[in-house]
Amino acid sequence: EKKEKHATKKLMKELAICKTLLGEMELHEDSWPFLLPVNTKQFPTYRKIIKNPMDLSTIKKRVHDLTYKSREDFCVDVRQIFDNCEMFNEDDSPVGKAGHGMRKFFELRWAELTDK
Ligand SMILES: Cc1ncccc1N[C@@H](C)c1ccc2c(c1)OCCCO2
Repeated sequence: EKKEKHATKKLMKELAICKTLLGEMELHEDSWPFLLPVNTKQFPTYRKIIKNPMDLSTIKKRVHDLTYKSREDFCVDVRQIFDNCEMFNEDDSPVGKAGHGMRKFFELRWAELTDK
């Protein structure tokens, strides 16, 4: 049981990091394209091109539901948002630029929050 307690404590610390980062991303000025799932009526080709849609509200739900078993699982979903964005949007489009800006912000903060 002792090992289990350690794992749970470690996961709780990691989820706190995820919640902090999620909050910061939601407040970022470039987050607007990523707050909710892309609307398929607005973008009918989206689901054809993007196999794993992801957005910040979905990640928030997964953090809350304890779907993530490590901070790495969280990081995979965050990076999916930005990879999808690059796949679907031109780099110099407003959404493309927002995606690059958000990825930069995330990766810097992610590195800062990684215990040295
Ligand atoms: C991240 C992403 N990738 C591809 C397509 C859309 C999105 N995001 C959605 C939320 C969005 C972005 C820009 C939009 C938009 C909706 O409303 C229609 C009018 C034009 O402005």
